[in-house]
Amino acid sequence: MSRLVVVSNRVAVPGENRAGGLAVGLEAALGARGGLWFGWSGKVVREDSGRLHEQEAGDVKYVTMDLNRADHDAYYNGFANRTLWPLLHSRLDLVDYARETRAGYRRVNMLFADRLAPLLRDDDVLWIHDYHLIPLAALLRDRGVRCRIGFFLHVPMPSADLVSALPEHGRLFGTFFAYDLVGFQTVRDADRFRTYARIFGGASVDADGVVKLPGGGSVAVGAFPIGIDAHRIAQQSAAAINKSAVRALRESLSGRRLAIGVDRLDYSKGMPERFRAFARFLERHPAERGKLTFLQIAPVSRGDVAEYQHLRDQLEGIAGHINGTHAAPDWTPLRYVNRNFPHPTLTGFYRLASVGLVTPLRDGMNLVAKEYVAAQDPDDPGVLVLSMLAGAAAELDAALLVNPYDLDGVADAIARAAAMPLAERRERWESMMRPITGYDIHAWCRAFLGRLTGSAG
Ligand SMILES: O=P(O)(O)OC[C@H]1O[C@H](O[C@H]2O[C@H](CO)[C@@H](O)[C@H](O)[C@H]2O)[C@H](O)[C@@H](O)[C@@H]1O
Ligand SMILES: O=c1ccn([C@@H]2O[C@H](COP(=O)(O)OP(=O)(O)O)[C@@H](O)[C@H]2O)c(=O)[nH]1
Repeated sequence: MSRLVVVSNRVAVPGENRAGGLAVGLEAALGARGGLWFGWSGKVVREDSGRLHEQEAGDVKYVTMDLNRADHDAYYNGFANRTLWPLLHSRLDLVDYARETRAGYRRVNMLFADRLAPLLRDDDVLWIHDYHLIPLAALLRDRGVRCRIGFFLHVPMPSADLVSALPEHGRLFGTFFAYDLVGFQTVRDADRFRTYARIFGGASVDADGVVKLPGGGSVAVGAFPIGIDAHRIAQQSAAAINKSAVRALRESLSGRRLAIGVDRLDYSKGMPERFRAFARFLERHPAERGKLTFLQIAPVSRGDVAEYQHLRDQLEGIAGHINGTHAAPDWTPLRYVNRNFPHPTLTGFYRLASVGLVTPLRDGMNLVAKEYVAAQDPDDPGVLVLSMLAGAAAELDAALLVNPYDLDGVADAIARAAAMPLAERRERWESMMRPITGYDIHAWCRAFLGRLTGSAG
């Protein structure tokens, strides 16, 4: 079997515990197969960017690269997270059009290519991840790299019209055509990419959905919805009930039911709208006051970026207002916690919650939705309230699907979830578990790599 080389900005180096679905997913996939994982070290240094660090754990070798402040600001805080992230999440109002950050993004991608190329062999299979590294295959090809190269976009692919709002979009999005395979979270994302390739790349699309480029050459395109390690999460959540943090949470509820939200503090996750929808639930269903406590876990993310700082301020204001308005001397309706929790603890929290609230305004997949379901007690499962604008909604259509902008709709879904009879809860849970266990993180990895290498997978 060829060596697998995975490249992503975020690397889950052993011992690191940081929220984010990409790292969680790749950790499970690489851990099972072994290989090399290359990416940013997570360190911002004073000296020049580019110093490499190596370590090994099990069959995985980690090679990570430091970035200095200027590069990190332009590439990660700048073009990746202030230009591409809002663009790809359909937030044109938040897109930063600065040219300097674009140059920094290209500079860092070139540095990735310079450092990675000498480590590669012709028979490697190279799998590059996410919007931070779109041009990397083209830059590696310039450096003589000949192995198969695939790319997976973890975030949504917006419509061609939306992409065209990015100045010189063709220079960046045209570099997708250097890959052998480009994968997306949903069929609709893949179709939007094909449409972009036809309109702006002059490409045609054959009956198998392969993009045929005008100058010859082709790019295979497919939908590969990322999964979770469902079996592990089910085991962890059953065991987590004995963890002190989980026991403490259960005792603190004094017999009340729990609704839970778990998200990086990111404007794509729809937390202000979710908080308001919870308040609307208390107003529209007054008999429910005091019976359901909402715990929102929201670890700070991309805290150097102004839009994320603004969101944090905004959420503190809304949370304070909701508790000021609705709390009773013996009940706080909303608990808002800016802390990152290790996975085993989170799975115990999920299992305690009768309602899982996953209401992003736009999300590539949303692994929390799948984790919440996998962590439930099969004999007494909770109910997932899920945004129809999350990639996960394509598979989890037995959730209570909501429009996250429709506060009354979300409020009523919370009420329905909290009151749902056991038989319906079980039926919905079993239906959601079928895709979650049938197409888990290992199947995702096999499906993508099977297509990339032309094997059955
Ligand atoms: O690396 P960070 O800047 O700290 O951000 C964390 C990750 O956020 C995004 O995750 C996406 O990937 C998930 C797994 O496929 C998916 O479920 C979710 O919908 C996406 O938002 C980002 O795309 C990653 O690159 C980041 O590492
Ligand atoms: O305190 C936390 C909060 C979140 N997560 C994990 O971070 C990932 C978030 O992935 P998701 O796809 O939902 O969204 P992303 O953050 O990647 O946009 C999930 O595996 C969560 O369990 C975590 O480990 N600790």
